Amino acid sequence: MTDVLGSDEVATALAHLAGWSGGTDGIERSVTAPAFLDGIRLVAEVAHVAEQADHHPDIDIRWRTVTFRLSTHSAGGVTDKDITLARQINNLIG
Ligand SMILES: C[C@H](O)[C@H](O)[C@H]1CNC2=NC(N)=NC(=O)C2=N1
Repeated sequence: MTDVLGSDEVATALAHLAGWSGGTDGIERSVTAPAFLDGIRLVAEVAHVAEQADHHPDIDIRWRTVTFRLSTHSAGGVTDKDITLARQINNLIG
């Protein structure tokens, strides 16, 4: 069982995660790709990383803008798993 992070811990993690916002309920980042299919490609790349981690973001696709939302459902909040996946998503966004 992974421990949920408190508000100070989430805030500290967000300070080191470019583009992400949120709080103890969840964190999110939106990215606008150059074109719709670029956004879809990013979603596919994130899907592979998520599957490997067995940790899956909620994903919202609106034309070129993709929003990733992360929380750990089983823990009822944000955990280190979310912070790690957010970092991996940032690496894919570049
Ligand atoms: C059994 C498996 O580890 C769980 O169902 C995983 C799958 N992906 C998950 N993803 C997220 N975001 N939260 C979870 O609690 C979660 N649980």
